[in-house]
Amino acid sequence: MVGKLRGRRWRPGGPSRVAGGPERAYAGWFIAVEGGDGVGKSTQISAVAAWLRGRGFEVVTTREPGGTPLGDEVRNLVLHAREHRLGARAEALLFAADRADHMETVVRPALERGAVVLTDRHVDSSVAYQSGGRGLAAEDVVALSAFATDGVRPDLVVLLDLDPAVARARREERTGVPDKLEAEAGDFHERVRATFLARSKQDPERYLVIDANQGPQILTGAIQDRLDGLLPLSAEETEAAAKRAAALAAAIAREREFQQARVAEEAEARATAEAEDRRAREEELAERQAAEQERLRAAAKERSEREAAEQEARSHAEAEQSERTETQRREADRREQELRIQSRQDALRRREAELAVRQAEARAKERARLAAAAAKAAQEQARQAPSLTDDLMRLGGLEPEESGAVESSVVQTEPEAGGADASAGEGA
Ligand SMILES: Nc1ncnc2c1ncn2[C@@H]1O[C@H](COP(=O)(O)OP(=O)(O)O)[C@@H](O)[C@H]1O
Ligand SMILES: Cc1cn([C@H]2C[C@H](O)[C@@H](COP(=O)(O)OP(=O)(O)O)O2)c(=O)[nH]c1=O
Repeated sequence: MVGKLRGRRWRPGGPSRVAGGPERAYAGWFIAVEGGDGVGKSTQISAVAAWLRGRGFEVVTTREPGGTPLGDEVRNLVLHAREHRLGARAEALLFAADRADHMETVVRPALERGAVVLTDRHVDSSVAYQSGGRGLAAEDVVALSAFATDGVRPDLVVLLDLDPAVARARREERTGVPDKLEAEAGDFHERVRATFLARSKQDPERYLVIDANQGPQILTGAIQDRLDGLLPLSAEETEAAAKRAAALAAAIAREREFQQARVAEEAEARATAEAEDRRAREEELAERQAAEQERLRAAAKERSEREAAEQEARSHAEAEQSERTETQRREADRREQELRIQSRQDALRRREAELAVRQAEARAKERARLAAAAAKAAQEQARQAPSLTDDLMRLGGLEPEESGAVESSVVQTEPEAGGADASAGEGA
């Protein structure tokens, strides 16, 4: 009934965060939240919309049916008009009519503006309810929806999957009268759920299927994670990121300047310290050299003094030695002189002794001569007269009575000469 729909490519959209992904047909992002009645779709839409707005995105939240005045009419007709029972096809057409009007007047303009459109239900609901629930051919429902959307498809379908019984319990807590579809029997909703899941498996890249039997914040977190990977930065985020990048670059530049200044300061401090160290070392070296020179000077002085003292001591010793030698020489001279004197005295004594001997010998000879002369005279006298003899004896110094003694003394001159020799020998 509906011919092959012409896919129309819109002008290229904004930046895509999917590297190498397909060219985008519009600037905005189209997110459909799907699932059975009461699974928590509107709760998540409002949480995610608040989060996206907080990030600076323009967010349009809408729903099918009912996002437009026509949608409200359709909604009323389809869900609440009890006076006329719609057939499945009419119901499908009405939902498609609502969708076409919704896309035309709300979704596409918003996508062209670059907004993020969050819609509560879209094509998958038609397939799940009109095909899965009512039994229409899925391809017919899909083709009808494609005609209504003019080829625009959600960038992401978030399917909140929940046991219909649990969803019904949640619904019953809500105020309001159940609509005609909510009022359908349990197996109807089981088929709807199964059809949703089957659809998600046909194109898993475009679906985020979440077990909706978890707390709302957990579900929101899961959706945020997926959108974080799908959506680019908002203009506000880009600007903030640019500001942060600029601030970071400025901080890096400041840090670099600071580091360069620090490096320069450190280099200067190092150079100063090195110069100081070098100067200290040079001073220490100079001090050591001065001390060494002083030590050498003191040592030289000490050596010189020691050598002078030694020289003096040597000179003194030499002088003493010389004095001793002189003394010894003088002593030797003195002894020699004494010896010479002694020798001369000895010689003198010997000469005296010899002289004495010779005098004694001379006297003895004289006495002997005199004695001999006396004897001769005596003999003469005797021959002439005794008186003459006595006179001769008196001439010889002898008393006449000693005539015998004269003879004896002449005889004893020899021993006297020997005694003189003996005393001369002792004097030598
Ligand atoms: N994750 C959740 N767990 C429990 N209750 C929830 C959860 N999300 C929503 N609800 C409640 O369930 C009911 C249906 O939620 P709603 O968001 O209106 O569902 P839907 O839009 O799918 O019909 C509301 O009373 C809501 O407070
Ligand atoms: C959009 C759409 C909705 N429906 C049904 C599903 C819902 O029961 C009803 C919309 O009711 P609604 O109150 O908006 O949904 P919910 O109960 O999840 O808050 O319309 C279809 O059958 N086909 C469609 O194409």
